[in-house]
Amino acid sequence: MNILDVDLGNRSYPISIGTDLIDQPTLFSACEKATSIYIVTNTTVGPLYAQRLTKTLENFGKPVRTITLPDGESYKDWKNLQLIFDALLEQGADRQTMLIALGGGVIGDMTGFAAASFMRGVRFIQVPTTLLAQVDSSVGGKTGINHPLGKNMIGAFHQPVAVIADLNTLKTLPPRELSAGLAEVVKHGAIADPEFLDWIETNTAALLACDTEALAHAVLRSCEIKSAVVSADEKEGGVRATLNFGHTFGHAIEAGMGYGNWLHGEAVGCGMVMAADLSYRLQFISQAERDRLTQIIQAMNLPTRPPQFGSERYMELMQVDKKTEGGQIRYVVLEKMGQAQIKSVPDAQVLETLIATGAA
Ligand SMILES: NC(=O)c1ccc[n+]([C@@H]2O[C@H](COP(=O)([O-])OP(=O)(O)OC[C@H]3O[C@@H](n4cnc5c(N)ncnc54)[C@H](O)[C@@H]3O)[C@@H](O)[C@H]2O)c1
Ligand SMILES: O=C(O)C(=O)C[C@@H](O)[C@H](O)[C@H](O)COP(=O)(O)O
Ligand SMILES: [Zn+2]
Repeated sequence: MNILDVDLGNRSYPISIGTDLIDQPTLFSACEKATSIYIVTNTTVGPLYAQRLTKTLENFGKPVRTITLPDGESYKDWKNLQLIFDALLEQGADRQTMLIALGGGVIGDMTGFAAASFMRGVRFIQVPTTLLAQVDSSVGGKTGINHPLGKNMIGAFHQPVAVIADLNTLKTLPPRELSAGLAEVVKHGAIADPEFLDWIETNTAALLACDTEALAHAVLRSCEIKSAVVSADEKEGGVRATLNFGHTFGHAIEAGMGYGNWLHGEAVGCGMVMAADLSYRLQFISQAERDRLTQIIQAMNLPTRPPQFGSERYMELMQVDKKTEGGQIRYVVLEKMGQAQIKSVPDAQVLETLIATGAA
């Protein structure tokens, strides 16, 4: 097992990465002080893992209850967030209640937001069960829900007290979801670590075959990269925005296509192809580097051709991006492989990218 720390002063927390971790009560020791424990999960993950986790958590001698939400990105909304509050209030949860997010990024984001706002804040633990959640969404404290007009528009920064990534849970993950998670792994290499990108390229087959050793490295290195960025800039005043590489275009694809039609990782994969093209058009990276990144993404079985809903609609959807300032959309571009920066770009250059990639 590997343990690393997200260094945020008195809100620091450990990320544990290994196999069969959901059976180890010591990793959940933050529950000792809890008055009650609520596992928040969904109709797919609950039947697979909630019973095992409940048994582990019963060691703390507190009531352990489960809240089961419908499964899917289209349920990451107010109505389903309310279901969590309803259950907590009906069953007498209090300020010392511990929430446990058992699932992918949707469950993690919703549980985290519920924890941020229930009684003005309770503690929560992330137990990510998708690759995407293990390499990205469980770390860093971004929580929230979608709005019909934009992705993750309502939310809060609220850090978990622990992240417990059990690699064995990935064995039940559908291949399409594994590929979606690999998009965020590629992102970490592209923005922060060219050697890691080389490693990803060499180990594509092992990653796609769900090889535990390869996945362990991908999760560990991703968490190291993300936790260093989050520790430096928790609330995205600066460098944290580089973790949004591929997301300005990607979030537009998710919202434009209707939440859940393109998986987040698929939209980010395609969004990175578009952002790489923009970086090339701004003369930061070469055509060969752009094409290499596109090939790495394609090799992960991710889409590289954006949906065509017209450049006007893309621009409209990207206007509501959270990085937009004073009406200026800001993009994450690659200065070179392994290094990113945030940039306002003339619309004409963005349109060139939309046309070149086939989005317009
Ligand atoms: N907070 C952040 O920093 C952050 C970072 C990246 C993404 N996100 C958000 O995360 C979400 C995407 O997360 P995701 O890709 O995990 O999607 P998801 O949560 O929808 O999970 C994907 C699918 O896999 C199923 N699943 C989960 N674990 C499983 C398992 N072990 N075995 C079988 N099936 C399993 C889920 O039920 C779901 O159907 C998006 O809403 C995105 O905006 C947030
Ligand atoms: O943690 C971050 O910061 C990220 O940007 C990680 C992204 O992969 C993630 O999709 C995040 O939810 C996007 O944040 P948003 O602020 O653009 O909604
Ligand atoms: Zn993302």
